[in-house]
Amino acid sequence: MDRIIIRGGASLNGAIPISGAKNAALPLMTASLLTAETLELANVPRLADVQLLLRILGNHGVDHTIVGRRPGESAESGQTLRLQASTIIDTTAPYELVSRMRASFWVIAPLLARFGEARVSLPGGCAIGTRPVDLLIDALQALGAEIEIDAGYVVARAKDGLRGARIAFPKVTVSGTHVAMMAAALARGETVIENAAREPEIVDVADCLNAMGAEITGAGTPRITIAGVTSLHGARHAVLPDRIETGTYAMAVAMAGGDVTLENTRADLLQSALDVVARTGVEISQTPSGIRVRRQGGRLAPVHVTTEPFPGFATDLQAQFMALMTRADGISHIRETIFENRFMHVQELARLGAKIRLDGDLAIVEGVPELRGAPVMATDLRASVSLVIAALAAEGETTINRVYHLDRGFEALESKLTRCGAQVERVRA
Ligand SMILES: CC(=O)N[C@H]1[C@@H](OP(=O)(O)OP(=O)(O)OC[C@H]2O[C@@H](n3ccc(=O)[nH]c3=O)[C@H](O)[C@@H]2O)O[C@H](CO)[C@@H](O)[C@@H]1O
Ligand SMILES: C=C(OP(=O)(O)O)C(=O)O
Repeated sequence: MDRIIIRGGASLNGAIPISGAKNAALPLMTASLLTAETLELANVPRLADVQLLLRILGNHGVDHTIVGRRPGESAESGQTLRLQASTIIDTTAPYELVSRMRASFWVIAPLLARFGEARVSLPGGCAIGTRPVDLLIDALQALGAEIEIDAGYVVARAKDGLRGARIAFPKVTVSGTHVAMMAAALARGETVIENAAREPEIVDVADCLNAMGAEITGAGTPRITIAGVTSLHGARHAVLPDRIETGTYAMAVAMAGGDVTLENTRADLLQSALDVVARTGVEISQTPSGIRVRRQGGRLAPVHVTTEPFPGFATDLQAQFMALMTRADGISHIRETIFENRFMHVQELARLGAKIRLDGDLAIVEGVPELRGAPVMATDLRASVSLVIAALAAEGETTINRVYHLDRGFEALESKLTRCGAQVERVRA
């Protein structure tokens, strides 16, 4: 297994291009199952999760081509995928593939909506909690699907098609909202989703579905209305910038110090996180080419945060912010309200000298003046990158093992950081 070795201490200076959002690219790719025509997606990040979803879609019979790099495009500028689901050979999504990634479960919605049946293994994904799919099943049942669980598979049928319904989620769920929106796009009649997730990735998927002929209004608000249509057509859509990658690099610069412009991204996608980083004493400003993050010495101020659904502080940035707070001048409280087991990075950060105490969903971080490099182990995607952030400011060398987690969600991490002056090296197994 590959390892990443980081020599801490260098500040970061220059520019980092931000990739397309993993968490939009994945549901957008599953939306290709909703039409027999070609869906062309631009700005798709080169990630292990994207490759895995291509395999899952291929298993259903979806053809894909990767459009060659255009003149002037760098290896970091994302790829364009053409997906065509004209002939579906299998509506089963097998355990071997789906168990490796949460979002792959979402193929259940387009398969059911277009073909009236789907058999999809219960999902996997980052080990950050139990991550049930009960609300997704409830939503599909509300739309008229018959569902049974058989040997670890969710078997869904709607032989006469789905019909519009009112779906009121008891808690905000990104997966539930994606699934309900995709299924309702091809249902008969109107669907109203109440307490919908408002994440930018939901808006991106709704925009793409509308470009394909769907009639969706209200995405980005807690109430989404979908007037079902009988079929969807091909479209071209560019994946929105990755707000989690943006926030991660903002925190990396805050940790290491320096002056970096994050390019091809938008502050409005992560305003609450940028506000929190600014409160630590880091300068954040918008420039014509992106978001400039600047820190010139001095200790960071401690800031308390609580993770919340969008537009609140994202759970996917919690580990990275905790890494940052390990070097703050005082105590910060970090409360995780979305996932019940998303503190796996705590024990690894402790190996670098961090002082963190856990009390239920609360992490109490006592900032220390210095971290020291050590061997550590990546446990999930965002936990892994929190170790990268800590290592950038640690004395000496940190070796991060199990970096396949990082490859799920961070495109060209080593080259983006080394170009800005960090000493990061991948040792291939
Ligand atoms: C691929 C992708 O986009 N993943 C993101 C998505 O995950 P994901 O879509 O899985 O997260 P959800 O928003 O659905 O989950 C939120 C909460 O609802 C619970 N829940 C969810 C569904 C369900 O049927 N029952 C249930 O109880 C979950 O366990 C969790 O506690 O949103 C999360 C919250 O912003 C992010 O951390 C993930 O990076
Ligand atoms: C938790 C994440 O991914 P997934 O939902 O695919 O496990 C993530 O992107 O941080």
